[in-house]
Amino acid sequence: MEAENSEVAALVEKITGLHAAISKLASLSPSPEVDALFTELVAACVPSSPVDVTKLGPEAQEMRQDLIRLCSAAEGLLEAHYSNMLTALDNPLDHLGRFPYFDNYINLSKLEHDLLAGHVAAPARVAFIGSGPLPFSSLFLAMYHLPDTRFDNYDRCSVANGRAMKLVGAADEGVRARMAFHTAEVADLTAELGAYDVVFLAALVGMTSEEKANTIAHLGKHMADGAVLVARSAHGARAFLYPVVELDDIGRGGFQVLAVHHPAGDEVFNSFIVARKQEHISTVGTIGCSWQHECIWTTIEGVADGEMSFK
Ligand SMILES: C[S@@+](CC[C@H](N)C(=O)[O-])C[C@H]1O[C@@H](n2cnc3c(N)ncnc32)[C@H](O)[C@@H]1O
Repeated sequence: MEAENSEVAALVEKITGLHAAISKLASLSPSPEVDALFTELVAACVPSSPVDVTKLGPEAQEMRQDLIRLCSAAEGLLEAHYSNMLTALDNPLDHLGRFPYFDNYINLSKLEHDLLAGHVAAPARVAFIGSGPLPFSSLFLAMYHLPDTRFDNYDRCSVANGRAMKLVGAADEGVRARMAFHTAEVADLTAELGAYDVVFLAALVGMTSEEKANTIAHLGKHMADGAVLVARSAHGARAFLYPVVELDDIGRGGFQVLAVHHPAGDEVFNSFIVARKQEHISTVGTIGCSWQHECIWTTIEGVADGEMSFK
């Protein structure tokens, strides 16, 4: 226990130092200095770690919240920079690998699809909320995993949507025709949410657990019964980079948790939760799973569909 505490203390000290350096940057736009600091931050947060951010002191909590805000702004600028760079090339889709976190999105969209496939065979309509200027998540699902699905991408930033449409405009007709973009704040979406078989909630929509909870409650109010939510979250030290979605908030939002995936290794940064909209709010609890594995949750009244699967 002693060793674990000192490991956590050393990690928090390192991240605090990186937060201080990032906070001093004149701009968060990509540059050798910005790239170096964020590469060091990701390298510090990705390895598995015993850190539990809910147990941080108030000062470290405040630092973490500000760091998530800085990471969100930097990610938006990084995606805009690469979206501009890629769409200036001939055949942009042949060069997507130039984006530094390309592999993360290739692996993440495959993981999300494979876990989703066990609960939604062939979704006709999918919404991706928080698609950004580089909509890799929905683009890779459309290109590689869901050839007949229509995707509605929502982002509150019209400039991000403009960039995204330009990039997707370079895709082949079969993909282009199935990808639509809408400028909207998630809180303003209501009846339209009832049309989707699956709704993805991007990691950076909602900066705090409270904002995430409110957004999930809003989605629960308007999504169709039986529809599936895929909410991106964070675990361990990665919770210094992204907000955490609390499983209780998924349940309170009217969803039953079907699976939780915390990626081990460094092939994917984001955790994600797959949950089904219930006609009534059921109380859910775990039948036990270790953090490296996906696990199937059960309602207290009975066993949820599907087996406990540990890889
Ligand atoms: C930078 S992108 C990152 C998405 C990432 N590429 C992915 O696939 O998860 C996050 C986007 O979420 C959008 N966003 C943040 N909060 C939002 C909200 N409340 N409603 C709609 N869009 C939002 C931002 O405008 C931003 O473009």
